Amino acid sequence: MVQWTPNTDTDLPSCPSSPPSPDALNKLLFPTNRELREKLFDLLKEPLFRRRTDISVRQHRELTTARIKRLHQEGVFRNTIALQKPEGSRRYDNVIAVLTLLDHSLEVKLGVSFGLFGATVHKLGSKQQRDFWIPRLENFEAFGCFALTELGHGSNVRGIETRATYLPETRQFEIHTPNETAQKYWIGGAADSATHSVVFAKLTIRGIDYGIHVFIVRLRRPDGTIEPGIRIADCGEKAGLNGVDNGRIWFTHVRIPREDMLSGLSQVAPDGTYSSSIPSANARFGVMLAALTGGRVGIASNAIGTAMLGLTIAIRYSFQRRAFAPSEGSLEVPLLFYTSQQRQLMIPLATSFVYGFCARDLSDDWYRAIESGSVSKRTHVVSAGYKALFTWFMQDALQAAREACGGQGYKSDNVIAPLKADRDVMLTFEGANTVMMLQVGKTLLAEFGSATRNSGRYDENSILSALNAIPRKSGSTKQLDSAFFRSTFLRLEKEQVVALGNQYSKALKKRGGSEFHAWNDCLEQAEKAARAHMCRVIHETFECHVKKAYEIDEHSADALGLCGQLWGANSIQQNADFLRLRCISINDATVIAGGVGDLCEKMTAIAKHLVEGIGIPQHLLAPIAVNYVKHNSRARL
Ligand SMILES: Cc1cc2nc3c(=O)[nH]c(=O)nc-3n(C[C@H](O)[C@H](O)[C@H](O)COP(=O)(O)OP(=O)(O)OC[C@H]3O[C@@H](n4cnc5c(N)ncnc54)[C@H](O)[C@@H]3O)c2cc1C
Repeated sequence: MVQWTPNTDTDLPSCPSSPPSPDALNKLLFPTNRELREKLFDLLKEPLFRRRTDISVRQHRELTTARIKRLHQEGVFRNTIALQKPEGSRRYDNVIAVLTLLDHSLEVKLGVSFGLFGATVHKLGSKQQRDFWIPRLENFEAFGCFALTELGHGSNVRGIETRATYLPETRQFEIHTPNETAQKYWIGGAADSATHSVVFAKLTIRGIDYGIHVFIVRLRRPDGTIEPGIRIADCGEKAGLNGVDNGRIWFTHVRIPREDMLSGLSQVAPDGTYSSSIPSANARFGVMLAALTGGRVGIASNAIGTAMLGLTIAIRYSFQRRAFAPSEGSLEVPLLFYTSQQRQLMIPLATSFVYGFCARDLSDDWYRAIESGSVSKRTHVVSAGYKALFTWFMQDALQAAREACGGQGYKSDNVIAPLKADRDVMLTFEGANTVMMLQVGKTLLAEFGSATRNSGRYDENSILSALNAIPRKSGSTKQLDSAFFRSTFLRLEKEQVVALGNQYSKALKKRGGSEFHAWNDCLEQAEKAARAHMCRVIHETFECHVKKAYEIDEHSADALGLCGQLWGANSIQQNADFLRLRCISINDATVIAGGVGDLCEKMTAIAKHLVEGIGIPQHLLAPIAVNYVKHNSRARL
């Protein structure tokens, strides 16, 4: 466990007599693969893994490749994806959760090959294809990329134009880029390194369009030369993530064998006869994109790890750094003395704990989905919602952490500022955040429609079934207890979903029955409904974790309870709709406003234990998190 003693100060809120145990908190946060995590943390002490912000794009790419080789040499990836079982995925996710603390490029480059290429083959490939490809990825005999996005179509995946035409006479598919907007764009690993790609293309057989299917295409030969008919260009320097070689790909009548269409669900017989175990083209389309759900689960989780890293640095600095004294000649006070600094850092710290447990819960759901082979509506909705909310939160938390460190926060070697630039893309790739929230909103609208046709009652299996029995205002605002939050969040969710349903019906009439235009009139309300739904889901999920924590360590559970209260109170305070839609009274609002400050003070009193519980070792932090004066001493200039 990482031991850390901040400069204790009588000016700071005093620590309770029974603070949470960092060790217990760490075990609650990271219950599995603990030995592997420790081994990796040790490995990352090697000079090869020293943080670098002073290198060119080319050097960053080479460094990323060298680091992957070193990790592979140490057997870090053994028994991860090749197991094709939940324990392998869990192991892999633990590896990534550690690597993400060092370098986003390292995590993404691996994620594209293992998580996107690998997961697509796992989900859509036949047994033979899975058994051939997945061990080869784990052993780095092949390095995969994921070619879905095109210049003309990103969020609108259905619009992609790349063609895969079956040629019965040669028993081959011909992959072709028909125009400039169909060039594959942003493809991670394509510019320099990937040997193969899963390519998403519209399948045509004898002039009939069967919709999007996935094909394995070799991009490079073992000597690195690009296959004939394939043209690749580099996407060039980006705002961050420069260790990943994103590329653009054009295919000119590239022939591949019939066997290289992923054929677990749909097949093309040698004579060109098409068959699929999923007859509906719509349902097939959803399944084709299954790997993206797994990607979103990982992004949600890693966003919280990143936020925790930035907050750990800022909080440790805020304990050491002093500014202003209460009287002339007396000692200046540490930054965390200031209630504004407490608010700026304690609200995101509490939120990161709440979201961290929720992200883990989602990963567990995802492992179950992998095993059962089917992804539930709940998992789909929650992964989209968490991906958006947690990455938005991550950027806000990093900004708060950056500002909390003043000028030092702006220095690259203090980690937070480059972290922010590097991770920004997480708000866009694998589904732009707004589009993700609208997907949640659209599902809520559909559930509302079904309930309306069923005398207003939601089906037992509906993700909105909790709205069937909303408790009257319960619990105590003063105590900010769980019952109060539950009833308040449920009431807002109900109001926002009903408002969405009503607004949509009116818009439909106004727009002469055009669903497309009516939906566009409701986007703001759809996002509000999605946020309200996710807020209730997060509260419900986190409460279960707090209850379980009481069986393990009472003081840690108390600390988690405090995090939940601060997150909940702040969520209400930040959203005027709670008051506007009468989910709380003016009196409640006043109590909550005062409560947030008190909770921030209580959090500050145990902040050291919480940060220690996150457990990021010193060599992965920033100099200002350790001793900013020593780091800047003359000898080091
Ligand atoms: C660094 C990087 C790496 C990437 N790696 C890969 C990769 O390896 N493989 C791959 O296939 N792709 C990759 N992508 C592509 C990425 O997934 C897309 O950029 C993303 O899906 C968004 O698509 P777009 O860029 O075309 O944006 P657009 O779809 O043009 O969206 C732009 C804006 O319009 C809004 N918008 C779009 N549609 C709607 C709508 N219906 N309703 C409301 N608002 C809407 C969005 O919210 C967004 O704010 C990568 C992207 C980047 C930047």
